[in-house]
Amino acid sequence: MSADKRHSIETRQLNLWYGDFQALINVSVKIVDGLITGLIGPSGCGKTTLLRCFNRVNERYGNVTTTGEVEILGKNIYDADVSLPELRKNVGMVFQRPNPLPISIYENIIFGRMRKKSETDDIVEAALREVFLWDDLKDQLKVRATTLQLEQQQKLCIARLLPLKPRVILMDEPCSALDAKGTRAVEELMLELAGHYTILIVTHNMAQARRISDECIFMLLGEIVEHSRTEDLFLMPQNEKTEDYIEGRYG
Ligand SMILES: Nc1ncnc2c1ncn2[C@@H]1O[C@H](COP(=O)(O)OP(=O)(O)OP(=O)(O)O)[C@@H](O)[C@H]1O
Repeated sequence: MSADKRHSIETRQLNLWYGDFQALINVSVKIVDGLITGLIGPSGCGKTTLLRCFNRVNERYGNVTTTGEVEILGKNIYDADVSLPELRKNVGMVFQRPNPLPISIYENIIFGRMRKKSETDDIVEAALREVFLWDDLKDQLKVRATTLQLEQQQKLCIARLLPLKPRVILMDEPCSALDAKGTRAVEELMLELAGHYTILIVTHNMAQARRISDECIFMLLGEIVEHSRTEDLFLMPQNEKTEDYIEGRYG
C-alpha cells in the first residue's frame, strides 16, 4: 500500500468563509485510515467547521465559500460529479445530542431501505450487534427509539450508519449529553469500531482525547497548530500554544 493510500481523508490548502469571516485557514491535513483522530482546541477555533467539510454539510448554511481540496478515499469531494447522498453514506456523522427518529428502533436502522423483511431483520441484528445493543434490545425492537436511555440512543445513532457501510465516521462531541457511565460505554464502542472505520472526533474533553484517540489535532483560530500521535501531543507538544492549551492556560 502506498503512503497516500493509508489516508482516508486529505485536505490541501482548505479555506472556508462564513460571509466575510474566515473560519478555516490553509488547512492541510492527512487523516490516517482506521485510526481514531481527535480534534481539540478552544471554543470557536473551527473544529466543527472542519468536521462538516468532510461530508459537505457546511454548504447547508447560506453564504459559505470554500477553496482548496478535500480528498476522501482518494476522490476530491468538491468535484462536479460527486453525489452528495453517496458521499454521506461513505462519511457518516454522529452529533452532540443523540437524534434518533421518533419511530421504532427497528425502523431507525432500516429507514429508507426497501428490502424483504428477512433481509432487514438481518441488517438490524448485525447493526445492533456491532454496537453491543442487540442483547439488551432484541426483544423491544418495536419500542420508540426516543424512549431509550441517552447512551443507548447515541449507540443506536451509530448503529444506523453501519448498514450504509461508511468508511469514515465523524463524531461531534458525541458524549457531551451523556453521564460518566454513558460516556465510558460510547468510548468503549469507539475503540471497538476503530480499525474497521476511520473515526474523527471533536471533543472539548482533553482526558477523552487522551483516552481514545490515536492521533490528535490541535486547532487555534481556524488553523492547525499541531497534529501528531496523541501521546506525543500531550507529553511532548512541539508548539508553545499547544502546551498552553493542554495545560489549561486558555480555552
Ligand atoms: N453557520 C455559521 N455562520 C456564521 N459563522 C459561523 C457558523 N458556524 C460557525 N461559525 C463561526 O465559525 C467559527 C468556528 O466555529 P466552529 O463551530 O467550527 O468552532 P468549534 O471549534 O467547533 O467551536 P465549539 O468548540 O464551541 O463547538 C466561530 O467563530 C463560529 O462563530
